[in-house]
Amino acid sequence: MTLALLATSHSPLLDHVDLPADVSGELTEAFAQARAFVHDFDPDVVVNFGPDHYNGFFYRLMPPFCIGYAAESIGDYGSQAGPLNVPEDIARGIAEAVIAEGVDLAVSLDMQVDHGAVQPMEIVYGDITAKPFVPIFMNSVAPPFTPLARVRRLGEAAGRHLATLDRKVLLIASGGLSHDPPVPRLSNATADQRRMLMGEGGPLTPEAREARQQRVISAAREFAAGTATIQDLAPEWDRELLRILASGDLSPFDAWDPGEMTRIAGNSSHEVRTWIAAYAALGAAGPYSVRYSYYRPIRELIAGFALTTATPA
Ligand SMILES: O=C(O)CCc1cccc(O)c1O
Ligand SMILES: [Fe+2]
Repeated sequence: MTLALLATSHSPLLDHVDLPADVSGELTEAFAQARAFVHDFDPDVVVNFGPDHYNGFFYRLMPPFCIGYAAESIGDYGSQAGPLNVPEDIARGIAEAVIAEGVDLAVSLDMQVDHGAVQPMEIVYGDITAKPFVPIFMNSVAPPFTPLARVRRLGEAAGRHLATLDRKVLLIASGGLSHDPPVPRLSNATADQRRMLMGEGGPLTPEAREARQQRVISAAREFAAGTATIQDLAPEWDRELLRILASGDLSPFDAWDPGEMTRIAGNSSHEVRTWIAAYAALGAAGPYSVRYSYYRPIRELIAGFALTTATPA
């Protein structure tokens, strides 16, 4: 019936670092805009494009895309834990439609999601179970990465299908933009990290979880202080991405090379795949307009931080 879109960066550091007053004021305003937009639209269902940071998807078996017919939030960084309210019929309908169009989408009947998937629901509703919620995982941290042309096709196929439903569907994208937080990488992992990346040994112990989170929090403090070794944010790249998304013609992304994305915008810049898929889904239902757009590179959050809303034109 109708689609609307909320795309936002996430950062677990939002609750774990101090922000300059002007930055925190801007974010309060951006989140208020998001809340007003979503409450005004009042969706029947949320279709959520989100990444994962080796909490639900591991190198034991790493799909490019996966949709959950049922899902649970693991609750990292103090995010809300527990089962999500997934409408299985809608999830299955999306999976069947996308696969029928030739985009291979894995399915999970027990998907585990982390802060990267649920933070927008927490910001907007303060409760990850507030609305029926279909999680679509987009691999954004574990190379090799599928081409962006394929991400766009997945979004289009999902959007074409969702536009035929007799429901108000809110598309959420969670991720990006340029950023390079210290997430372990297979290419330079220690033996212990390699086991973690493979998902061996089951869930992290509370101590290991705490150590992992503290490493990211320390990196953020050092990054803000100018002493971190992580890659800098790339505001020009971020602004170009937002410009293309707002233009309604996403075809320029087809020429973006994943290696170049990493080089310019950092190892986690691939989280923008969630934005490209969600905007492609909205665009598949007809022309759209961006209604609100916020951007600021925020080192304290290790994020080129953007938040946009969009509706059919
Ligand atoms: O703990 C992790 O694995 C990464 C945490 C993290 C930090 C900054 C921006 C992000 O998007 C993000 O996800
Ligand atoms: Fe992330």
